[in-house]
Amino acid sequence: MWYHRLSHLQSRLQDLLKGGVICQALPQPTFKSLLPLAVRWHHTASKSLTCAWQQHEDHFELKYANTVMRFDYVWLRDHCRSASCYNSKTHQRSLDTASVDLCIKPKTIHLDETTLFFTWPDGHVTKYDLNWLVKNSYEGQKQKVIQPRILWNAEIYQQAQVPSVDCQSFLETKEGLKKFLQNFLLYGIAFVENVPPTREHTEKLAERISLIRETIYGRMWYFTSDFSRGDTAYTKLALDRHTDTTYFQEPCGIQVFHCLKHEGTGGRTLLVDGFYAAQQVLQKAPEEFELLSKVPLKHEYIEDVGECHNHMIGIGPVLNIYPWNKELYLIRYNNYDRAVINTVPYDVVHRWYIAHRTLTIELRRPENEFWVKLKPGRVLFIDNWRVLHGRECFTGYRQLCGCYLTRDDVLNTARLLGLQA
Ligand SMILES: C[N+](C)(C)CCCC[C@H](N)C(=O)O
Ligand SMILES: O=C(O)CCC(=O)C(=O)O
Ligand SMILES: [Fe+2]
Repeated sequence: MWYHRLSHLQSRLQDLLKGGVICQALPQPTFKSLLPLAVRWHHTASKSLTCAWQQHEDHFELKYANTVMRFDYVWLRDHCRSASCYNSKTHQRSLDTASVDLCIKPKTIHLDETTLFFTWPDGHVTKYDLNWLVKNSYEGQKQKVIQPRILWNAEIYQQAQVPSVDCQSFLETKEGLKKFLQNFLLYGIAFVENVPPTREHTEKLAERISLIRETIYGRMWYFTSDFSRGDTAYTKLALDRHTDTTYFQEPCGIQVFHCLKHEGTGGRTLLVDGFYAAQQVLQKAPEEFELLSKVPLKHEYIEDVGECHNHMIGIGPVLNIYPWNKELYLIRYNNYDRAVINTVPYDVVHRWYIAHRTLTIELRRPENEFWVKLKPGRVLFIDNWRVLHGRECFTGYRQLCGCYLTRDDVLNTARLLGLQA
């Protein structure tokens, strides 16, 4: 009985997935093809800018600018930019999408120069500029990356001779800030030079590009190897490459490091481009890359030291990719903080360990390691969603200050300066 009900539910679900909402079929799709627009609309336009469109029973097909696009009719109604549907001042939708008939189809479609007009059954007219459609279609978007990057190993990074930005130019000029952000977005790391070695100045730099993300470690943190917290960062031990705060549901976007003092030996910082390593895995073993992007993992931080009592858990795969273009946007890699794996059965676990090993081998290749000694006055910004950091063990007194930044707000600043982010 129970089984019967379950399979009944499953078949209902399958019906829904197939398109359980039954729409009335149009007798025949109407096909209209137009003469090359190039003649009419731009003498500089190439001959390839011809437009052809076809009204299918359940979607609209458009060929324009070498792109074949397919649009759902509800989508076309939903994205209407008319004054009653869209507030162009605030860029917000006024239309209640739930009021759109899921079986909606345009009554008429026509093209005038570069604008398509859809007249809906209730008489409402939606206008679309052809270039807007190309830019905003799935097919157009799929060919684009959300964020352009230059993946690097030590040699690539050093050869690129990425310039550091001077503190004053960073704080006081748009050009300095833009140059810094451009490099930061491309490489996932960037330096600011000649910064007075104080907590306050480090904070000022951070606030120039983002909002400081206050965490269980505080707003600005300031640490020595004093064992004040229940984490190996607060010791003199070496730390293998990792990303931070993997045990947050959303790991911190950016990490800022400023070494204010070091009287002793060792303590160099290790940087590894996690996306470069992941790219190698994708090329060598695509099915392992896929597994690393699918298996959800827990990371955990349990602390019970002095006044500090914390228990954080973050869940997500090692590699996080956008499903529509497979672009990698976040790597969550910290073998110290990885918690018990209990989200997948044993056979998947074994395949996951193999994939994790492949990635680890790439991350550990000496040619992928970029080592720097942090010095007072030189502030390092690390994209904690992409670049792994580690440190060599050290002796003596070492003071490190810094903070985390919210990633959204760094990208916000970058976009306002005209950068693609
Ligand atoms: C000291 N500081 C606040 C920078 C980081 C401490 C966090 C260390 C932790 N194991 C992690 O990787 O998230
Ligand atoms: O001490 C260092 O250089 C970095 C330690 C570390 O990994 C961290 O604070 O996140
Ligand atoms: Fe760390």
